[in-house]
Amino acid sequence: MLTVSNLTYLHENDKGVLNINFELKKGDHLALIGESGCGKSTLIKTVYGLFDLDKGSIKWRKEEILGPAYNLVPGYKRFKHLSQEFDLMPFTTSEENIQKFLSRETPEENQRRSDELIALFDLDEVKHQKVKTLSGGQKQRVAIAQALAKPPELILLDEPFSHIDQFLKHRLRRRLFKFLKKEEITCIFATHDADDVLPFSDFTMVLKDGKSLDFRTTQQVYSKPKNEYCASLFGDVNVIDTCEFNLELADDKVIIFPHEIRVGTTSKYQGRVTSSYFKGSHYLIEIDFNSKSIFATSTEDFKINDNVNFDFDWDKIKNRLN
Ligand SMILES: Nc1ncnc2c1ncn2[C@@H]1O[C@H](COP(=O)(O)OP(=O)(O)OP(=O)(O)O)[C@@H](O)[C@H]1O
Repeated sequence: MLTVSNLTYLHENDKGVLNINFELKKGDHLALIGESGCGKSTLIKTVYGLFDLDKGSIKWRKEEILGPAYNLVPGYKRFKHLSQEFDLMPFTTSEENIQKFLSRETPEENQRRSDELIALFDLDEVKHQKVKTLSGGQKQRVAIAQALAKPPELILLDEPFSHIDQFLKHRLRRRLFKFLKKEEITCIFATHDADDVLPFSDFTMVLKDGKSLDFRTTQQVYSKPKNEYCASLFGDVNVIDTCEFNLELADDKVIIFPHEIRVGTTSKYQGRVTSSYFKGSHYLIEIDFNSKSIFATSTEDFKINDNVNFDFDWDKIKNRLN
């Protein structure tokens, strides 16, 4: 349905996105991840039709998405773009902001849709409040609800939860992505948060310096990371030299997650604890081994300079890599 081919768009300073290719079907969710400035927002805006491409094409079904040179009002009509700036009407209420974009056949249907979105995003308490008086997180929720008032075929969300506190965020993102799946709305979202990516995206694209380093299913991108940069977007990782540990693997280096390292008294290798971070359900410990850092998870807390034994959990690692 969405076909992006060889898309290149560069800003005046020659930064932007280069040679991007991907396809999505109706209802697919794609997460865009990568370090700050890698091109996530530029890609989102370009797909929406806010920029004229330097090269390549974007097609929704068979229709070509064209930039401002071809459209009086930039932005493709069947898409919705939720920018980091929200674009709400400040002097009207939350409810009016949502209702302005409704397009149901009867006033009753419009009211039902508006009530559904207000409930979905926990906006009941502020529905009669003017937008200019809302907090950043409340504005962001109104903006998401507004974007869904008239269901778009594709929604482009640029860091949709950046202003929302952790407490609400978990609940809201579960509801949002469930709602998008139910309505079969295709979604592309940019995020810095691995917790947005893993449970809620079918596909993930890793961007660096405007280029796509990986575009596969989210499970594949996580399980078989192309390199340290791709893996580290999901958390701390170890790049292990296979020779140093006499590991019989085809590659010189292998990426191993901290939870794939077992810590215990009888384990094979010994190192020294240099840091221990409390993570709630476990500790993340940093081990000095031959002057290199190894990250491992442990249910037991360690003190700095404690000796610690560790080994690789080959069952887990092979299971992931196979
Ligand atoms: N309007 C613009 N004019 C010139 N350069 C721009 C413009 N917008 C973005 N850039 C540059 O293009 C590159 C990509 O920016 P972009 O905003 O797409 O990155 P991003 O991955 O969304 O970053 P972040 O995660 O910090 O939001 C950056 O180097 C940025 O400075």
